[in-house]
Amino acid sequence: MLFVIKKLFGYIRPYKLLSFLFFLTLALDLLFLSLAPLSFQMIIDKAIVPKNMHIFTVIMIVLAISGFICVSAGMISDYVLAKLNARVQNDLRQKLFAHMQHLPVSYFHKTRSGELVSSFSVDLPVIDRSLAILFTTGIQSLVVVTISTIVLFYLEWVMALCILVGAILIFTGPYLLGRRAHAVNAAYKEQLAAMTNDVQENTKAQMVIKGFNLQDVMIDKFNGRLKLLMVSNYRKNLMAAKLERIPALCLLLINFTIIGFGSYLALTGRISVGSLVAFFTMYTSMGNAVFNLTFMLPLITDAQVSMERIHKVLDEPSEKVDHSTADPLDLRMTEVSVKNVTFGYQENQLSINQVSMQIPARTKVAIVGSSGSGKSTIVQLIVGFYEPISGHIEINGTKLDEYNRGAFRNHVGVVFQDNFLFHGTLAENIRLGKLDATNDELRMAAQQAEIHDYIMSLPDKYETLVLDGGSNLSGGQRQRLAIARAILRNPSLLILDEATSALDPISEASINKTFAKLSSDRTVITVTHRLSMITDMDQIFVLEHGELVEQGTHSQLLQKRGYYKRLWEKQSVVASPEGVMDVLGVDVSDILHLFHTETFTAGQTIIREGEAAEKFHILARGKVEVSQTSAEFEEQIRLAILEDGDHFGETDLAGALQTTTVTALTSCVVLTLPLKVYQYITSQYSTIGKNAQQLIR
Ligand SMILES: Nc1ncnc2c1ncn2[C@@H]1O[C@H](COP(=O)(O)OP(=O)(O)OP(=O)(O)O)[C@@H](O)[C@H]1O
Repeated sequence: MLFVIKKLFGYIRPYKLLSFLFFLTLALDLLFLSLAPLSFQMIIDKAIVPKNMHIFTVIMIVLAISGFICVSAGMISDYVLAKLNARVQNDLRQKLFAHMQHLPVSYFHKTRSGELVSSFSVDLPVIDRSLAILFTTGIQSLVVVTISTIVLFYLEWVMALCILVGAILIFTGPYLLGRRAHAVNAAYKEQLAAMTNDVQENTKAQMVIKGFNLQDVMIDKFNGRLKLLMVSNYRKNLMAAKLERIPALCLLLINFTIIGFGSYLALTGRISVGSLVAFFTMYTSMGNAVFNLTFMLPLITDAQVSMERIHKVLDEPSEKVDHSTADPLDLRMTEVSVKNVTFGYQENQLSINQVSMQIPARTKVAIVGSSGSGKSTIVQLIVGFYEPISGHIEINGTKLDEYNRGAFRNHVGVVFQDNFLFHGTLAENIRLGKLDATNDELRMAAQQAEIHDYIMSLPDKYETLVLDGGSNLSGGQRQRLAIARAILRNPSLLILDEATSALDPISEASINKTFAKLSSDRTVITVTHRLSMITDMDQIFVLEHGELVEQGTHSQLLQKRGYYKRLWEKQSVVASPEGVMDVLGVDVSDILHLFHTETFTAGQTIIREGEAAEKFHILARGKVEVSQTSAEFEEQIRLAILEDGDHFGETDLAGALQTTTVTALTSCVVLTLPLKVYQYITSQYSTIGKNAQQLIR
């Protein structure tokens, strides 16, 4: 009980004037309520028995004035308390929400979202109710009980002593039940939070549920949850009833004793009739007050559990690290060093093991590796979502934890695989990247992310409303919006974690061109599975089982003939032309045959660093029709390449062809060809030419 009262007073402390006004008006109100029963003694003993009309009139006038003051004070106290309570609720909501924003990502991974939602929807309203009731009925009852006890002792101390003993008995029962009541209440709230979470999860998972026809399974599962909730609800209600029933029984016993004993004292002439009536009236009002107090016991337990739950969240350490010793980040330069970093989400289970990476400013690097190898984890460590167990991350030579996280992240643009869109307009969602962006900046970012045309085709254009988490947009559109958001930010460190995974290969290659352009004056870290998109990276880091197994440029890695090369070969159709045929049923055998891919050893690439972006961005799609013989075709390509002597020598032909890749998807074929090869083909073969022109446009 003390815990609850202390907290409630703590909540109203910032509002000193309102609190003072409240307690003043409440005191006036209470004074009248507590002392009014005494007027019976006065009226009976001083007016009715001596038949004194004058005293009777005076008493009635005093009563009327006091009553008016009391009612007015009561009304003012209601108004002030309503205001106080609204402010306290607002403060707690603000504080809880603001604290949530600064909790580390790890907290949200270990806590079910329903827990937090129920803090707002269940626990805060309980505090609201407890403040409203404890500060009115609670204080009122307590004051009435205290004043009544004093007056009762003044009127007849023997009877008053009986009442006091009874009152102590009334509160003993609930006190003894206190711990059990607390546990039962906490268990109920946990179940309630779990149910909230289940409903939340269920609404998000409707597509999967309906797609897999899991409705009945979900209903059964939810019924299981409801059974647990029902049991704890029953226990909570039973406990609340016990907490109310035990004092009520005690009160009945005291009533019986007082009536009998009081009447006996009046009968034997030891007290006056007026005193007896005043005593009973006083006692009745005290009895009501005691009853009210006992009625409040379940509420106090409830409030204590809710307060503990809320303060448990508030006491969680926030991620903010603001040593402020580091110089502010240079907007245009971000160098990232991962130094011997080891990290695990759980103890004894490392996700990253002794990884070191040096990423100079204004370079573009890729992190690749099989699923679960730790790529996203490295990125999350770089943005400071988690702290390494050992080793550290440095930004421009200063340890990451010496920077203010917020200040650092202001210079970072991140695009994740799943990018959350908020309820609001498309413009609002993009603008989150830079809150003060102009409409022109917004449009340019959307254009670069290739979502502008789509947005303009919508009736409400940039004002189109994004529904729950972006459910009215396709995965690719959501990803483009997230890309626009990151581009708008103009960050010095751009992190792309499977940022284009939801796009078709044509769009992906096209957006990668945008990223390539953007990367000229910033550091770009790309996490991807699609190796064909990162051949021109300055550096590629290859992870496997949380360890850095290889690093280098695409060509260096191919020459190493290690893990990266195996990954490359698995993805590259050049290594397996038949694979494309099988998967697609698209006739690409002619062109693959013409390229004589089997004659070039893998790894004989001639991509020169820095030039790659210009030369290898050509795309063609669809069925390729080739009418020439292979010898003629190869000769034409040879000539075309020779013409561009600066870039390709004759001996490079093999490499040029080797770097030709075909990426297979279920619906199309994408060819990434050397520029001159492409130019030749497009001039000679209309089908490719037409498709490619469309794509480039
Ligand atoms: N929040 C988390 N809690 C516990 N373990 C995690 C968490 N996130 C990732 N892991 C584990 O850490 C390891 C590395 O995961 P990570 O997501 O970094 O891999 P990845 O290489 O990015 O995989 P993918 O390519 O499939 O996205 C995995 O074994 C994964 O199960």
